[in-house]
Amino acid sequence: MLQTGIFGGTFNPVHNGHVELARRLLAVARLDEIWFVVSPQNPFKRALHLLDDNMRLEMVRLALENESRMTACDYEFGMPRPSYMWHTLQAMARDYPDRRFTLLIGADNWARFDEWFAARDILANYPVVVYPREGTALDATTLPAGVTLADTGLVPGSSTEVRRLIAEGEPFSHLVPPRVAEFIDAHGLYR
Ligand SMILES: Nc1ncnc2c1ncn2[C@@H]1O[C@H](COP(=O)(O)OP(=O)(O)OP(=O)(O)O)[C@@H](O)[C@H]1O
Ligand SMILES: O=C(O)c1ccc[n+]([C@@H]2O[C@H](COP(=O)([O-])O)[C@@H](O)[C@H]2O)c1
Repeated sequence: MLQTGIFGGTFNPVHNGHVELARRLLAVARLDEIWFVVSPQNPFKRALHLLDDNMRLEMVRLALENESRMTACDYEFGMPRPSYMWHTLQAMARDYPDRRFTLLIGADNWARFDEWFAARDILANYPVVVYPREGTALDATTLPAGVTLADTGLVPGSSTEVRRLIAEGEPFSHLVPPRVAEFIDAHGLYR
């Protein structure tokens, strides 16, 4: 069985922090691969200001070009919206019986996990790995059974910061992979 980590995100846009985290998670969570599942719409976020799905996916593809164990995944593009992770995991488990899926969640998302659709079913059926994020406190002693804390350390970066710098005309290319910076410039995104 291949151990596959599901790294779901809006990726608007993908940044260096995402890739660095995935590198560390591959090592500490003992995964064979990580799929970056681009979410057409996070149930908690408003669709407003959200860049086109295919452009966000393309940037993830570009960001992962040299990462042999990471894949850009458009699985949720063909599913009803908003994208509920429970439905995604169940459908993937059916479609890929040779893989065992582990859900990877940042501390900021974990803080509201009890509001996720079918949160208890997710916990009962899939291993969950939570990783720390700057600005969100995480108490490892309160994690339920089946949920582990990955010791990735804190990794800087946020898509909000990337979008803000671009909108203000400030340099941003140090925060994203080079091919992603080229794509953003070529298409005039986030200005
Ligand atoms: N620097 C980081 N450290 C830890 N986790 C991160 C970091 N950046 C993103 N994540 C996590 O990656 C997942 C996908 O991230 P997402 O695409 O929402 O990026 P983001 O930087 O949080 O975006 P935004 O600033 O637009 O909210 C989320 O679970 C988020 O917690
Ligand atoms: O399934 C849910 O109810 C649910 C609620 C909030 C967030 N999510 C997922 O969490 C992942 C992280 O989202 P984001 O926007 O913080 O990158 C992404 O895959 C979302 O679809 C899922």
